[in-house]
Amino acid sequence: MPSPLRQSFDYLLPDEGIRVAPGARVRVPFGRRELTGVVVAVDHDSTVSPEKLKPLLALLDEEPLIPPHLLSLWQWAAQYYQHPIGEVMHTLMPAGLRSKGNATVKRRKSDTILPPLTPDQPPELNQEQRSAVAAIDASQGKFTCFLLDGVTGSGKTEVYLQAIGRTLELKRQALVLVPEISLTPQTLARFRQRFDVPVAVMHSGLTPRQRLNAWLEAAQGSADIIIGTRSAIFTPLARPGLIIIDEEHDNSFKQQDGFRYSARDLGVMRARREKRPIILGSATPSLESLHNARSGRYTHLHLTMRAGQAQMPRYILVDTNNQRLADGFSDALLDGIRAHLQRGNQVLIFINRRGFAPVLQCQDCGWTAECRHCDARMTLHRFPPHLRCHHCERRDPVNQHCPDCQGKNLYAAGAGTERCEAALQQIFKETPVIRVDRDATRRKDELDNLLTRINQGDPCILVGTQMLAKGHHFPGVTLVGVLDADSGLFSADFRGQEFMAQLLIQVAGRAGRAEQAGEVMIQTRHSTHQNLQTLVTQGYHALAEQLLTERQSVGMPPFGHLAMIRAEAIDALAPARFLDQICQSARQLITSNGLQNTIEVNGPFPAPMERRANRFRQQLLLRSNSRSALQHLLGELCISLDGQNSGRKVRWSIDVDPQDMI
Ligand SMILES: Nc1ncnc2c1ncn2[C@@H]1O[C@H](COP(=O)(O)OP(=O)(O)OP(=O)(O)O)[C@@H](O)[C@H]1O
Ligand SMILES: [Zn+2]
Repeated sequence: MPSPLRQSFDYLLPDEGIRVAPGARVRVPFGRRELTGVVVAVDHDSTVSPEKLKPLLALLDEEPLIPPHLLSLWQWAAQYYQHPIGEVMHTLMPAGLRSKGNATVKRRKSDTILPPLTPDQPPELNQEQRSAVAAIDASQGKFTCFLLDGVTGSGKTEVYLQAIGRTLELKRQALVLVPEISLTPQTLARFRQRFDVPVAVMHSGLTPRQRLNAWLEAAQGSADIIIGTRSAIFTPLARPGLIIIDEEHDNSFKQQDGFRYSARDLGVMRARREKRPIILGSATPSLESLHNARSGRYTHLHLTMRAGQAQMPRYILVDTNNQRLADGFSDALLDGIRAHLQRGNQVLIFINRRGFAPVLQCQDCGWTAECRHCDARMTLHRFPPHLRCHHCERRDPVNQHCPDCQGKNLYAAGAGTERCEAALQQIFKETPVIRVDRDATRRKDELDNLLTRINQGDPCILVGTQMLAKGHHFPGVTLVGVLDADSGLFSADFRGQEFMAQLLIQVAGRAGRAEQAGEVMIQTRHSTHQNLQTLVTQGYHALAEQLLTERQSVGMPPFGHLAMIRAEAIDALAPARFLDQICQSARQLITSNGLQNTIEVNGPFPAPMERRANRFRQQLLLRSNSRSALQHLLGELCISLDGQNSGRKVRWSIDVDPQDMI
């Protein structure tokens, strides 16, 4: 039932003769209302006394709408992520099926199923690709989790395609998950060009009707390939065959609010239940997946060379200490850009900050423009001029003078994408500068238009955020410039170093993907930083090994397991008060279960950004080397959390296996 309670509800079958299958929808009385629910089990016993049980009103599906494997996955996920099962089902079910809607596909003009394109010719695989495909082929029809660990541009997609080819021959379906920002027509085209089969697409931008159609096409088997973002992992498949999670390290596979599941982890769980292979692919695998591969739980497949004639790029660290930078650019980087453009190539400048400048400051008294609702600075934007908070989206007009000292010397400090774009256009007047960030791609087709323009191949400079850094294949780009690697080096998050390394390698991986060799210039004030050195001289895996050793010594994931309880309220003191109570309950439960040496409780402490969107935020961190002990505790804790009355003023949530600690 769509209810926040962590339970299922019992109803009587209207008459003994009716067969009701788990996974079917039913109409039931609920309080004074009538609601749609999903049958999770049919049983002869109930803890509710017979005279209190109410009968079902109607059976909506003859056949289960949710196949048994998937239903049990949904239930498992609700329990593991400590989210009420009814809300989980409500979230996962297409809107059209949440009430009485019929489970039939209705076609409209803008449909989600895409007709095949003119087929392309598959390239001949290299030796490493061939053995990867052969290993996956040998596992068709049974569960194996493959970690396809292939350097950028090594042709992982080609391995996916050939593995899918075999799945289709076996008349089974393939489910492909990609990170949110990579679900572009370019990505889709690669799948549609290869196979003459219907492809269904699932992402958050669909209308409810499109979503329902895609869901049913997958469920009924009329789509052979389903490509989607995170939530597509819950789509029923009539003939499950293969699951692929591309860029498995990507953060967008973890839902960050509400039902906080990891689509990657559930993908592995699902493949196991359905007895089918799953491929996790990445050039920069998460430490979790590397650990699983090292310990033999996953089969490790390696692609160590770039596909075709392409070579790995060369790294150059540009130390910007004691250098004067012009709008963020060193002379060395500008010379590099000039040289690559002169050879007729394209250049990509990566800067992970939107807007014109991150700080508007008064030169006289040091005042800076801050958000009234967050512990954060306002970002200066130029087009049109305004100040914007990137945490709560608040907008203010740009101050003409300092509100503190009335001084007129306000200046923009630091650089964002808009400033880089303007500066580069000023210096390289003849060359188009193309900015790709969330502001430049607000309209649906804008990103696709920009990508198409870039791939026409004329010399140009791309300036972009991580939107440009991942997954794209830009054959014309030979130089990647990273404007500032330092913010990632000193993050408060325990995963900060891992994220920094993944992002740098991914963005670097856009250089030199065709015949011409690539270069990567990284500006930093810390060129001797040990992790940065390891990364550029020995590569991602060497750094990952070091980070794993560090994680092991402090019992952090993937060796220890975490759960974060977050609380926020308008009242500054309420969240800590609330979490103090939770902390006490947790300690009592730990003692009564004899888990004193198994589970640690840390906090409550303020979130790294304590105030956001006018709410104060605190967090409590639970850590254990035993996943099952932690699970057990969380289950019991939830019951007491549900009963806390200060919970009404305070919004709280549990995040199992949190990805970021912010
Ligand atoms: N065996 C091959 N021979 C020639 N070209 C190939 C081969 N395999 C793949 N390619 C080509 O190499 C390019 C890079 O491949 P692809 O995009 O699949 O790499 P990737 O490993 O997915 O990269 P990334 O992780 O950086 O996104 C593509 O243009 C692809 O068509
Ligand atoms: Zn704000």
